[in-house]
Amino acid sequence: MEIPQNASVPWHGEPLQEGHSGASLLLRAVLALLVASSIGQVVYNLYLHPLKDIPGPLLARGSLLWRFRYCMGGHWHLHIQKAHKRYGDVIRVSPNELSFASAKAWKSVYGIQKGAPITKNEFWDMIGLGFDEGSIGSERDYHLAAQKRDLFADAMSNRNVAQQEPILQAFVSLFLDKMGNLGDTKEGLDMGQWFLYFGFDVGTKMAFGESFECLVRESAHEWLTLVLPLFFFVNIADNFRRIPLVVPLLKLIPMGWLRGVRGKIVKYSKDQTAKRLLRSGPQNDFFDNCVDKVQKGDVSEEEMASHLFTFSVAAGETQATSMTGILYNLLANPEKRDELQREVRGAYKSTHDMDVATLLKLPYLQAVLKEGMRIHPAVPQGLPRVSPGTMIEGIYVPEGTEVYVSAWSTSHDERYFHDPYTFKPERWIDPTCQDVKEASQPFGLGPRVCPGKRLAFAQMSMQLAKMVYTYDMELLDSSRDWNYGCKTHYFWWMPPLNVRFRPRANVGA
Ligand code: HEM
Repeated sequence: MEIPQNASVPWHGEPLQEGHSGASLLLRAVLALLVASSIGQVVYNLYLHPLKDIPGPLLARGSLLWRFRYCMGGHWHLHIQKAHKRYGDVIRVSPNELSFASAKAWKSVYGIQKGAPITKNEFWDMIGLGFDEGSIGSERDYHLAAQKRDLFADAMSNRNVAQQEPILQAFVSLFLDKMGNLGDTKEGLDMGQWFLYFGFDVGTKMAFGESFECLVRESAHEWLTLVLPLFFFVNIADNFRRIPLVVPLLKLIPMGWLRGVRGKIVKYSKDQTAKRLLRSGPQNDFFDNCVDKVQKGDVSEEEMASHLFTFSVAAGETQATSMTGILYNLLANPEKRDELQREVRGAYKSTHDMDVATLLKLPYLQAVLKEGMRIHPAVPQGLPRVSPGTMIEGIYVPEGTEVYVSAWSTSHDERYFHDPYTFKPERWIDPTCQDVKEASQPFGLGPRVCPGKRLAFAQMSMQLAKMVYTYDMELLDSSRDWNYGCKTHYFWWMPPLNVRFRPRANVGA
């Protein structure tokens, strides 16, 4: 068909072209404005910003691009470490964000401050998953956080850790049975998974009295499949929250999957809260005191659900990833494994003789745990805080600046640890060793230090000692390069760690 010369073709006619050019003029104007303001922002960040004199990669000082480029690849901790090596102990990671990498900075950033405190920042709202009340982990207000920690002080005490020992013993026995029954094969067992099962089973049982039962079912509880991937999105959101214009836009994007996951997690936490509230009287779990306060009306149910969510994550994940890193390093260094075997097998006649009190006194066992967590800290990037406008490490850090210590950088720094990439438990017990041990802080430090630290040492000591006592463990070839495959998106994303378990020939129990 022939189109007449002056017919109006919708995509080619005069009237539409006029409209199009009007719109395109507007678009161009908006684009020009955006470009001009971005350039203006970059110039400001580089030459006028209060942090302009702090070194760092050019892209990081001027924009968010350095952060965006490297943060999502899984090796963020290594990029930050490299930048520290090049630019020094304090670097600008993005225009309004400082990373510190000296041993002393741990106290300066996280310790008790004289003036206005350095508190948790907005990042922790995401970790709190949008409950209406902040939890022991997500509360940002300094004084409220202290009150919320007090609710669980008794549960986290030495006395309560000792009271929970029978629960721990029962779960370790079940775990060992599984290793024995399933682990003596060519493929062995993926210990990253099994430590997660153990960590979450024992964590949930101790926290609110109901175990996930992953060990019994030999598979993950739905919670794990929902919560752990969520932290990948937290990592993405942590980038985008820095662009004020994008935040309201993001809320418009229909993210059904994400909302569904969040909804399920919140519902689970609330259901467990309701169930736990029905069990009144001492239950010997973390929530005895909190339940009492809810019943007296001092604490809301929403707050209790928010605590319950935090404990469900905090008590399992960090413990599991720490144990995976510890076991890898131990088995990749057979002479260290043998040394630990000698200590543990020499100290007890049977696994039934082992208790937390004596295990905590075995020097080599404790050194193995500390060295494993130095090389493979559960949270390798910084634990973010916000400056109230204060001096940190001799620098005035303006109010609103994000600050943290990069854990990986300090615990792998040659100035603090000789041979930092070598697994040497001896450095923790040798009185002549000059290493600066305070540079490794896998549990954090100060008022927000991990309250589960004692419990974590108790659990890891019992679990590792009984494994070493009962089995001859072998790292399978497929897992030799495990270290290089580990990535971080706030928490670790680890490749399989396949280990074969053979019963020790002359086991005594
Ligand atoms: C090896 C095991 C563990 C490691 C490496 C670890 C590490 C950490 C780290 C690095 C923090 C953040 C501290 C901060 O922001 O300054 C933390 C917080 C926390 N951990 Fe642990 N943790 C472990 C086990 C546990 C256990 C077993 C529990 C529960 C009993 C627990 C409960 C918590 C809670 C509730 C918080 C939040 C504290 C607050 O914000 O005030 N953790 N942990």
